[in-house]
Amino acid sequence: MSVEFELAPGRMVGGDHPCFVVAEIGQNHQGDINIAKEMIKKCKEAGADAAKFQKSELNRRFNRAALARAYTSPNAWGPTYGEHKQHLEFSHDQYKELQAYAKQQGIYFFASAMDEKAADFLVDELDVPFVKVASADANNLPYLKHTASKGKPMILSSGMQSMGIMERAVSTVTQNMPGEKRLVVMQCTSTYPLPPADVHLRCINLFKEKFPHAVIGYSGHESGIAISLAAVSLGAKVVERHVTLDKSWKGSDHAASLTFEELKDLCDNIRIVETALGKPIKEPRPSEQGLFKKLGKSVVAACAIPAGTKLTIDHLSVKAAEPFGIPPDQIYELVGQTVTKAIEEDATIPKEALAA
Ligand SMILES: CC(=O)N[C@H](C=O)[C@@H](O)[C@H](O)[C@H](O)COP(=O)(O)O
Ligand SMILES: C=C(OP(=O)(O)O)C(=O)O
Repeated sequence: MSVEFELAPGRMVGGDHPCFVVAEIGQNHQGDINIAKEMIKKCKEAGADAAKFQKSELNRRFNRAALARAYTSPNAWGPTYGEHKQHLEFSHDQYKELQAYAKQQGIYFFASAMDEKAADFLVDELDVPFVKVASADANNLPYLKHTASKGKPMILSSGMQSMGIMERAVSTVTQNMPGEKRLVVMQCTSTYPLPPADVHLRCINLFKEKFPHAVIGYSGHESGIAISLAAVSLGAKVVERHVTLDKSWKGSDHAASLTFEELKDLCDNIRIVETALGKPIKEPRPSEQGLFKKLGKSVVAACAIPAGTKLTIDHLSVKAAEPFGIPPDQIYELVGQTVTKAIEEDATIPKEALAA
């Protein structure tokens, strides 16, 4: 049985538990708390398990020069990167309001902690059920130690990182997390939008092999839902996708996000794929019985067979027959047996016509 643990109160992940779907609102709320709330509501309606944000304490996350850097992108909300990021950053009180709103909507609420101070706020003040480590922090060893030591389950993303770095990140987290090691490792490529050739879903299998004590997931930045569904069929037990109210809005992530209709489609189809994965046991299924009776084949008489005939292979043929008879995989066992009554050419060989 693969690893499983309680990611959030009442919600197990891994093993045979349903894939945990994270709707990443991120900064697609445009800095407007009402848009953020509308998005949380829509995440719930679409069937996602959690609504996610990105929490930064900007002076901790960026140095002064990075904050002062001119940001001339059409996606900029201010002349410098710091002012741009400040516009998209909710205050602690706003976070509390959003958390309460999510609780009221009945959806888990969490955020990626973009720096140590953000992790302190999310865990120590908001008491989020688990913490997400964004790709840019997967090689940030002091941050990983600090965050893991809080003892919350963690989701660790892997964009922009090598396997060697991910091995270090996982061992840092597991060494510093007290108690049960509750860790999800996400395959991720940090390209927006992500071309299929850069997705590398096979890393899901690699992570399963290298991190047998972690649950493996997928954080996607591609267009559409096909690749995320394929990730689930390869064993991703947590899937995270950005969501937007409008792909054409200003902002770096909208174009690579799912609309809420697409999110619903993803959630619905994940459940279908999970059901379809079934068990690695090959046997006829009860639902196949009708077709099997209609088109499944039986042993019939290749010619008229008089009573007392000792059967050779030349007496026998295989057809879809009425009534249903002896399955053709048993045809060679009939050779050498004697029929106790005459059988017409083309008729099903009746079991009771064979001598014991
Ligand atoms: C790697 C990482 O953190 N990526 C995040 C999560 O996917 C993104 O949402 C970035 O915050 C976003 O693309 C940044 O855009 P800008 O620089 O315009 O604020
Ligand atoms: C950047 C993030 O996610 P990822 O690295 O998984 O794309 C995030 O969660 O803030």
